[in-house]
Amino acid sequence: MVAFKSVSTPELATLSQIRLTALSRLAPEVADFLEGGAGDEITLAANRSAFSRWGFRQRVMSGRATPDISTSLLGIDLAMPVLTSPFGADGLFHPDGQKAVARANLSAGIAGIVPEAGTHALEAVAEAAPKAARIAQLHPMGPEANFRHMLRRIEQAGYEAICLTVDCPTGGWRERVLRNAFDLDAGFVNGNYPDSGETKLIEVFGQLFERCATVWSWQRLSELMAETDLPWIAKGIMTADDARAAEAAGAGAIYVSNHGGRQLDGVPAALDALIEVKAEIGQRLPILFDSGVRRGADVVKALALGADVVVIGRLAAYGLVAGGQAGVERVHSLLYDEIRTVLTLLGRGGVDELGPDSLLPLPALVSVV
Ligand SMILES: Cc1cc2nc3c(=O)[nH]c(=O)nc-3n(C[C@H](O)[C@H](O)[C@H](O)COP(=O)(O)O)c2cc1C
Ligand SMILES: O=C(O)C(=O)c1ccccc1
Repeated sequence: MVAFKSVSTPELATLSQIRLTALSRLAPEVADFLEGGAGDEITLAANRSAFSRWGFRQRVMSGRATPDISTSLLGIDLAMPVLTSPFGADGLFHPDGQKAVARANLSAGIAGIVPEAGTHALEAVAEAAPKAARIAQLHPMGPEANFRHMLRRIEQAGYEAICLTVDCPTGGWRERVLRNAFDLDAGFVNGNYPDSGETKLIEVFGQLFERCATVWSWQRLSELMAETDLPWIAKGIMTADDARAAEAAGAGAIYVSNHGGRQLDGVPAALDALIEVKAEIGQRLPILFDSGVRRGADVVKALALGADVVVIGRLAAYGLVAGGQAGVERVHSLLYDEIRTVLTLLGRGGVDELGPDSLLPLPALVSVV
């Protein structure tokens, strides 16, 4: 079996150790920016506790020793049903940021979503690993001309799909950031806007970093996206109604996410929203999922509840801090091995055998002395 094969230093031994290693190496205010959520962090906590409310409905004497976990999304082949999320300000975590993530994705046979608010230009990330940097993310906000221009750049750089983050009409109410008076240097987020500097950045991200004016509509988005042949993914969907609206606007995939609890505090766990969205969308469109995924068993639970692909945000960032490209590769390798171990123990031969009958609700946790 592949499990337990890969060697590593103690700092990178397990996914939870990689997190601790990463947090111990970051300046406290940067660790808070990475770890924190919005408001009272109720949603941040709910994302994690939702996974512990589901247990496995184990079958024995079935399944396979080497379960098949390869899949594809929008024509992109994946060695496992995992993508890296578009986390911006990536240079805070490692100088190579998303370039290192793309290289790690390439060696793991998966792909990543490259952020608009990244430290490196989307062209530079594509160049670092063209076969892995295949989805580019944009914020549907700011001047329309800029959005159009970004669409052209994404097409020209060879990206195959676009991820539109629809849950950021403004930035979340991040109290750890306020408490630390953490001032994110524009240099970490303007990789795509190097010449225009801060002025242009504020114009585009004004609503993220300050607050402003127009919130785009599905109608407007749908018209703009009709100008490209690339399929697009609606990221940040938490209800059946919005899944339907995104589908009607032309989305080629639905991405269930509450932004890792960083936007609207008080929304339910993304895993709970996944159930509602899956019931609405069925097999019509592929479903991506993120928020709170910290280990392979979490990936398996999200797949069983209807996700086609599971996306890792902070988990990838922890790997990046703890070991750059090699750290992210270690995250991928641990996820790969754990997903296969869980499937074998669960008695399922591959990810295509996962469904609601793979899970059972667990009673509330009781601590025993
Ligand atoms: C430091 C950081 C920066 C992020 N930047 C972006 C971004 O620029 N665009 C975006 O769509 N999501 C962004 N996100 C959200 C992630 O893409 C993802 O939805 C979230 O991290 C998932 O939750 P998880 O971290 O619990 O896995 C960011 C998240 C973090 C932690
Ligand atoms: O912090 C975030 O969650 C986020 O979405 C973001 C957006 C732009 C730049 C940096 C982070």
